[in-house]
Amino acid sequence: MCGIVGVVSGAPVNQLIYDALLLLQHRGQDAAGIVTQEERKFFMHKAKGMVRDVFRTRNMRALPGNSGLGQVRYPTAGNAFNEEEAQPFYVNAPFGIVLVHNGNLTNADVLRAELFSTDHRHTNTDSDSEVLLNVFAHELEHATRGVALQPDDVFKAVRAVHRRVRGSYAVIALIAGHGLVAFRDPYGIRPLAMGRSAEGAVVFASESVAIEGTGHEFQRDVAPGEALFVDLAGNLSAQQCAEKTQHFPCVFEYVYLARPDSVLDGISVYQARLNLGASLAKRVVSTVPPSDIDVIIPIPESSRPSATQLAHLLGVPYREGFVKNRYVGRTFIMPGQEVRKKSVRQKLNVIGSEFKGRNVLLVDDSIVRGTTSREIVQMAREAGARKVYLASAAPPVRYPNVYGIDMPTSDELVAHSRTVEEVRALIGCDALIYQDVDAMKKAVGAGNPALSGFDASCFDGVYVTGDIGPDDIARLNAGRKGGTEDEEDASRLALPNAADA
Ligand SMILES: O=P(O)(O)OC[C@H]1O[C@H](OP(=O)(O)OP(=O)(O)O)[C@H](O)[C@@H]1O
Ligand SMILES: NC(=O)CC[C@H](N)C(=O)O
Ligand SMILES: [Mg+2]
Repeated sequence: MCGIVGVVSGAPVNQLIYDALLLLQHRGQDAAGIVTQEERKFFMHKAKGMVRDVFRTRNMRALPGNSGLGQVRYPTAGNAFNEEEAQPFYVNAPFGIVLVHNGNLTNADVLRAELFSTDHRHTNTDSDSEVLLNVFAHELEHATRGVALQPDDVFKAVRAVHRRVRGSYAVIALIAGHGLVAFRDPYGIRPLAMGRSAEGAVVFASESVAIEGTGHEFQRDVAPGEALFVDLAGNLSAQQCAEKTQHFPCVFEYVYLARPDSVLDGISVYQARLNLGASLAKRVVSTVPPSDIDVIIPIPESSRPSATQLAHLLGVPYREGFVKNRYVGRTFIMPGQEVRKKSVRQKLNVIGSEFKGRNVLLVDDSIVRGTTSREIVQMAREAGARKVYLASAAPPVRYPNVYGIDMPTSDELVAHSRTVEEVRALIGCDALIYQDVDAMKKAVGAGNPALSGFDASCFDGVYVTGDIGPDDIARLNAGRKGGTEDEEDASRLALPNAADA
């Protein structure tokens, strides 16, 4: 998941896009970029780093114009360390197009070869988003064939994109001198919503928090397969561009990725996390009697809503036992296992008095590689806890993700091929309680019964696009150049087999 934003306004948009990217920073910490358009000319600045570091005053001054795009990147394809893969991407024909993408294409290799051999287009990075832009550009060229661009041509191009591209994609593109198009894959895996300001500006963003937090009114989500085109005067047209759609948003957005103050596809992220806490409460009482728990402590930040609800329903005091250093980013979305591991200790510190001589139930939203939980359980013991129980508001993460979350291999997942008891022993806690998959889907889905279901592939191994097998997963992983090889080796060494535990 990355964070994307796009806007067409009657006033300069550079500050607005910057503010929206700050509100989406939790979706990508590796690189950031903004492009604006003035008199058919694009102005772009992008670099590795967090939003505040990438954009200095001089960069902001060099982004004039009333329409533009922005992106914060969390790499899931190509090379995490390559600045060239920061977004937006640009092509000069037809018209001049810039594009931002959240998601992950599963047939980028095939498309890259087709682009070269059949479409005669050059891509210069390993990014799947550059491939997506070139497919869209090729199809738009084909749809317009030298005549003035109409919204219908844009929709025709998006229809062709749906036919050629596989995987997950929420996209916003700006076509020079014409307008902005936003579209979502036919399964609606990654989120995308639209809002408006009182002055008539139209904004699209990954999460509602970036729409409302920049002074716009949330209007609606972009439907799966749908494309919306806004011309530079702010006129909007919309069309369903996919032959068949089903709505399977990524359940991990609600578990961890999105901000709790966002509403995605009609579901409040905060409410979903409260519901997950309520359903986790049932699992906890069947494993550990509440009378044996002195205190419930969340692992900051994302587990807080679930932990408060769990404590409330169990009638056990909820206390803050870990203080988060607010200047360290989210560890899960950092590239490379060594840096993630070090960051947990840098990021969280214990309040010793909350642990000393107590039986504590620690709550996290999810346990993925086990980096956080292994450190945290140890820290709780070092602080004098008598018993350390651990509950996860999500089920065991057992399968790789191919739709825009950086979990490319099963080996790195602590729960892959391990029983709950084996994971417990590895993490070193006295009891380990997981949510179950159906309960998770029910808890999150309660907010919108109209959905077809969820992409919960990392929990249940079901890939909603129906075209992903073990060979595809191996191929996609081979194409990743995420951390350094040393970091990857270190991550394997840090995770002994169950037999060694
Ligand atoms: O098992 P792991 O591989 O460690 O991954 C899971 C952990 O990573 C995330 O926290 P993160 O620090 O990224 O963000 P947060 O502050 O939003 O909780 C998540 O909330 C879990 O705590
Ligand atoms: N997390 C994402 O959405 C990543 C977008 C794109 N696949 C990239 O790696 O840049
Ligand atoms: Mg966390």
